[in-house]
Amino acid sequence: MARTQRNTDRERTRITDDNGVAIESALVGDGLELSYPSSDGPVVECTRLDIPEEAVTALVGPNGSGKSTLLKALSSHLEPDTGTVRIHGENLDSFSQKELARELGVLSQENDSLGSISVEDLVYHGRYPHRGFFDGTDEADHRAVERAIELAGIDEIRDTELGQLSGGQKQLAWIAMVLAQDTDVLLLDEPTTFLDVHHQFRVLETIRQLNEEKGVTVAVILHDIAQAARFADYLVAMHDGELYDWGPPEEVVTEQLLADVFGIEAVVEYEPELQVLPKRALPDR
Ligand SMILES: Nc1ncnc2c1ncn2[C@@H]1O[C@H](COP(=O)(O)OP(=O)(O)OP(=O)(O)O)[C@@H](O)[C@H]1O
Repeated sequence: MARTQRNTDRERTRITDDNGVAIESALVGDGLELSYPSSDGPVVECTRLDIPEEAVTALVGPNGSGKSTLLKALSSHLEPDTGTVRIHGENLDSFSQKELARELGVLSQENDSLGSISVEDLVYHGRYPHRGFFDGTDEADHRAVERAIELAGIDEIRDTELGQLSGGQKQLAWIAMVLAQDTDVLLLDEPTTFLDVHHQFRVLETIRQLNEEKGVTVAVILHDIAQAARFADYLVAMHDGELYDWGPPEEVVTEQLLADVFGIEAVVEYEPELQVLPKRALPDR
C-alpha cells in the first residue's frame, strides 16, 4: 500500500472541543489490520481510529480505499487480523450479537432482501432482529416503527414487497429498518447512494436531527466530499487502505488532499461555507 499520510501524528492526537477539552470516542479502532479470505494480505491498515461520541463523522475516500472494510470491522461484521475495536470502552468481541444489535444500528451495502416481505415487515424486523417478526402488541415498539417509516418518508410504499421497489426505494426501506432499532450509534455505509437529491437531503437531515436531538453518534460513508465536508463534524479520509488524515473538515479538506487522495485539481473555498469546486481530473499517479 502506498504511504501517503499527510499527518500520521494526528492519528494519535485526541480530539478536543473549542475549549481544549477531550471529546470521548464512542468507537475506537486500535492497530487494525483487516483482510478478506481471498485478499492477498491486509486491505486496511489503520493504527488508530476514533469515532467521537455524539458527533457525526464522515468516512471519505476513493473507491476501494477501505471505507466499507473499516466500517465492517467497527460493526463486528469483519474480524480484524490484528488490533481491537472498542465500543464505549469495551472490546467489541465481548458483546453478544444480540447486545450489539441494541448498541449499533448498521446499514451495510450487503443487505439481503429477506425474500418477498413488505417494507413494513422489514422495518418491524429491524426493531426485532433477534426475535423474528413483530406481533403488533407493544405500543412503544409500534411507535418506533411508525416514526422510522415517517422519517424515511416511505409511508406510501409500506405495503409493497421489497422485490417490487426501485433501488432508491429499497435503500429508504433499509434506512427505515436501521432507524427503527433506535440505537445511539449509527454506522451507515453509503446511505445516500441510489437516492435522488430530495431524498439525499432528507436522509442527511434526519441523521443530523437524531444527532442533535438525541445525541446519536454517527459514522457515515459519503462519496461526495463537498457534501461530507458541509455535513459532518469530523472527516476520516482513507487512501489505499490507510488513514490519510482525520479531523474537522476545515483541517482535512485541502487542495493537497484532493490531489493526493482523489486525484483531482480543485479549488477549496471556506466562505460563506466550505465548497469544493472540481476543475479537472489529474492524470493517474
Ligand atoms: N469481499 C472481499 N474480498 C476480497 N477483497 C475485498 C472484498 N471486499 C473488498 N475488498 C478489497 O478491499 C479493498 C477495500 O475495499 P472497500 O470495499 O473497503 O473500499 P471502499 O472504500 O468502501 O470502496 P467503495 O467506495 O468503492 O465502496 C479493495 O481493494 C477491495 O478490492
